[in-house]
Amino acid sequence: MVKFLMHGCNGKMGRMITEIVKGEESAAIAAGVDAYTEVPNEYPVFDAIEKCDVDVDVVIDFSTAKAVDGLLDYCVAKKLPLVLCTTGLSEEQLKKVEEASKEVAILKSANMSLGINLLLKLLKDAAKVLAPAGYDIEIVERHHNQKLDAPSGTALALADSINDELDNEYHYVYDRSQVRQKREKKEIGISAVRGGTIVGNHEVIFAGTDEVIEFTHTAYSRSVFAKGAVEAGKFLAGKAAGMYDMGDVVGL
Ligand SMILES: NC(=O)C1=CN([C@@H]2O[C@H](COP(=O)(O)OP(=O)(O)OC[C@H]3O[C@@H](n4cnc5c(N)ncnc54)[C@H](O)[C@@H]3O)[C@@H](O)[C@H]2O)C=CC1
Ligand SMILES: O=C(O)C1=N[C@H](C(=O)O)C[C@H](O)C1
Repeated sequence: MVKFLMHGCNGKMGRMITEIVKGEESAAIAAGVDAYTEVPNEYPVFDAIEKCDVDVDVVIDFSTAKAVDGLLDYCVAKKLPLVLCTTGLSEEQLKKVEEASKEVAILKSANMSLGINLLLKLLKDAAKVLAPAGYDIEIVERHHNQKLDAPSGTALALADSINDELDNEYHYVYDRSQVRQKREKKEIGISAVRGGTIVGNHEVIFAGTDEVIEFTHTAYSRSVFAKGAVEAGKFLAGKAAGMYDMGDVVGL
């Protein structure tokens, strides 16, 4: 039985994971951490990670970027593997994640769904053919009106996957309103839409002359992320220090 610490347990994702783990025979949530503790929980919940003294095997995190520094310190101190799903981390925090991965196993993924992780691979083939043929690349993401970060971590991961394939020669453009000039060839435009309860929608557009190819992924429920996170948690238990991704879990 793999014992999880659910960091951000009372948020939208934390609550979804709590439900999904109830149907698991090989995993359980042994404790939670959340800044908001005014709701009943079926496991002990602490309002700060430093206060958690429950013995666990893996930490699953869906919280907020502000909480990630303390989380990394805790995982390193306790030698705990970490499934890091919070998005919107600063450059400094991303460096801290790399440093921490020298001490403990860290699986960092902006999107735990199978579909997006497959798309990260498919886009490399598309980019290899379409970018040299002059196709412009644009990404549009849509999320609910409670989301704090923009663009989404997934949009950035999709852009990075394409750019890696193109020798990192492309730069990202987030806002066209401040300059009056045509788009450059080697840019990836990234646009964010926020509204209602949209769970997550990502479109990658390759626009050529008289031809457009679009790849679209739509999450209709947070369960696709939650199921991926639980599988990732089971996978990471007992793993050696280092950086892992969802490709390692789903065999891509
Ligand atoms: N990698 C993936 O597949 C996905 C990643 N996310 C990311 O996960 C994060 C959380 O998403 P949601 O659950 O939708 O947000 P949410 O706002 O519903 O939940 C976040 C929870 O973290 C708690 N929190 C705040 N400060 C804390 C602290 N210092 N320590 C512990 N908990 C604290 C909040 O009280 C809240 O309950 C976001 O960054 C989001 O972008 C969301 C969905 C999928
Ligand atoms: O905040 C969300 O809701 C989501 N965040 C992730 C991101 O920023 O990419 C993943 C998913 O799209 C939902």
